[in-house]
Amino acid sequence: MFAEIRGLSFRYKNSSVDNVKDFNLEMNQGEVTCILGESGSGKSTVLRLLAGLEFPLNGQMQINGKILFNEDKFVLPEKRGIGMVFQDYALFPHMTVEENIRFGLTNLSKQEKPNESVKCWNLYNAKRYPYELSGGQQQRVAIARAVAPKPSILLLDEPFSNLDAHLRQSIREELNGILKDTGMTSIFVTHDREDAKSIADQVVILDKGETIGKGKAIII
Ligand SMILES: Nc1ncnc2c1ncn2[C@@H]1O[C@H](COP(=O)(O)OP(=O)(O)OP(=O)(O)O)[C@@H](O)[C@H]1O
Repeated sequence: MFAEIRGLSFRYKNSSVDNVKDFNLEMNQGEVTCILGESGSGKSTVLRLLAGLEFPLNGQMQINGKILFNEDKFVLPEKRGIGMVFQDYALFPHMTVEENIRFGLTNLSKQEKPNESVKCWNLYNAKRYPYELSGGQQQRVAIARAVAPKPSILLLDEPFSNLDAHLRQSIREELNGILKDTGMTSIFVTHDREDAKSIADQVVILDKGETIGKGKAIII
């Protein structure tokens, strides 16, 4: 199995209940997993835990044989080789498109080449600043920045939620193409069943931190 999460649980400091309970997931390489759930179900918290932005109560995770956390080990976020895309694009406002994308490449060794598939997206916007771009263009840049350094896993937290329905559909298709072309293993968080239907190979449904369903068939 390419990536595996076992028995992951977590509670925020001021919470009286566990916000993530016994979360388990197995992923094959290149597979797109969608975590689906209502607001407050714990979707973003799961991503934060995988990225290393929170410290789990219990559980373990490995990607491609490398342990990211278990009872004895906790790899720091910047050492995990995980890419993230957020709903608010999170581009550096003082950097051009090109500089934003290059920033993501600083961890690549000199011999490694960035993911070619993102190049064509952004060439005509390379010298522009985020404030000169539409929301959809900004989100394309954010995806390109996350994909370019070839992360072992790409995490996407509601990446379309700030886009209107038409744009949502076209960027969904573009993202789908990029994920398939690059063979990137990814976890995608959404509250929208249509996102899950059109992109996911497998679906996990969360409710109050608990997994209440698994498998793509449950949403079709
Ligand atoms: N910093 C925090 N401190 C305490 N509780 C938190 C914190 N962040 C989130 N929570 C709580 O943890 C639970 C899960 O929140 P989370 O943001 O992971 O849900 P979500 O499914 O991603 O929601 P949304 O779709 O609205 O982003 C919620 O009950 C939330 O109130």
